[in-house]
Amino acid sequence: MLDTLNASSVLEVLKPVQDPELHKSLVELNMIRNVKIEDGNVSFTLVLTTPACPLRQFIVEDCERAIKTLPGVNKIDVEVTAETPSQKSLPDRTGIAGVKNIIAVSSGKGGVGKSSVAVNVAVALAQAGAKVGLIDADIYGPNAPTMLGLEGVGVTVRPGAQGDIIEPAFNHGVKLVSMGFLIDKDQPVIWRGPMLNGVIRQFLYQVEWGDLDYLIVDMPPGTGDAQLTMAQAVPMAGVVIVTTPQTVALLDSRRGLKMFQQLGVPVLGIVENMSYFIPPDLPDRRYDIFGSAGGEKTAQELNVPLLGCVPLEIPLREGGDSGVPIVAGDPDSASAQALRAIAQQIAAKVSIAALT
Ligand SMILES: Nc1ncnc2c1ncn2[C@@H]1O[C@H](COP(=O)(O)OP(=O)(O)OP(=O)(O)O)[C@@H](O)[C@H]1O
Repeated sequence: MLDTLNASSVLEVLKPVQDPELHKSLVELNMIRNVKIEDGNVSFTLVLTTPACPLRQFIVEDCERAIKTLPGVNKIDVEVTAETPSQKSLPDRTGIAGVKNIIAVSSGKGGVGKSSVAVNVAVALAQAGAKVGLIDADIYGPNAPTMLGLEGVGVTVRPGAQGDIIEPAFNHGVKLVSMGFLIDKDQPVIWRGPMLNGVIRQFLYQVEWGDLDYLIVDMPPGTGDAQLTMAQAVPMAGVVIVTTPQTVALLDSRRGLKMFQQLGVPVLGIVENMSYFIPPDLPDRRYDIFGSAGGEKTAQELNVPLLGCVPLEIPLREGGDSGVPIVAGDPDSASAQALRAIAQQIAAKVSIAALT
């Protein structure tokens, strides 16, 4: 049978080709579809489990290599698409209709770059072709609107059958709602806390999110009420913990991580931000401003993956201030590359968890 070129021989030679992360046959996972043969030209659709698949090229090449073992192959055309699976549902928590995966970004301590990571991961996933929403639930520093170029834009609220419906703001491919749209900047922080639980629920269930592959939630720092509300209200695909290599930040992030583990929220991994600094005018120098390898050590100790390390770079801060996230404004910079790879890691881990 393998000495002729037809749709079934193509499927047959593709059977041993595995998804490198799920360790299962692409054919058995129904990731190979629409196989067509015309005058020795083989075409098919490869349906990945996330548009941000880090191993996309690798999988395509594996398929091409397998198909070339058949006789009479002239050309191979692979159309790559993706269908992101939905996270597993939990009996005691209500998901959001149309939203496949909710991912929290958290940190034990403020100022470690949690919002910068959340915003850039959201934009990187959107750039890869995913449908992405972002909830900025950080009452103390709701800076996602500024970082996404949406400061002063606000949201539209209209009456719906079951209360008000918020239409999210949109920029860089990401739908956004933020505490910053609702609170007065001069309002003392102490008054914001009590609003928080109600607002988080509103942001989850009363926003016109539409269909989303990923809803990223930029959490307030620490391990307070907001984290509890979130973790208990919705089923979460997982949480990403942002830290710096510094010991204090590490201790705090450990506490945060334990809390999520106790609440049954999978910890997808740790992002080490501000890992090192390479002066633009002295590219051979590297300064470990906040110490080194802290994220790696914590990840090992706590037995969770290190998703990546983001260097300190001036354009990352400037991009945040000017509303053009670094993955959009300077995609080739070291920090943008690290953030894109982190987004891919997150997407891959979420898909694996949904499918296994
Ligand atoms: N890798 C980096 N390189 C340069 N600047 C960075 C980096 N990460 C974050 N920053 C800057 O540090 C500041 C704090 O970052 P960010 O607001 O993302 O932190 P946060 O943890 O969300 O803080 P908060 O707790 O106040 O919400 C911002 O001005 C941001 O632009």
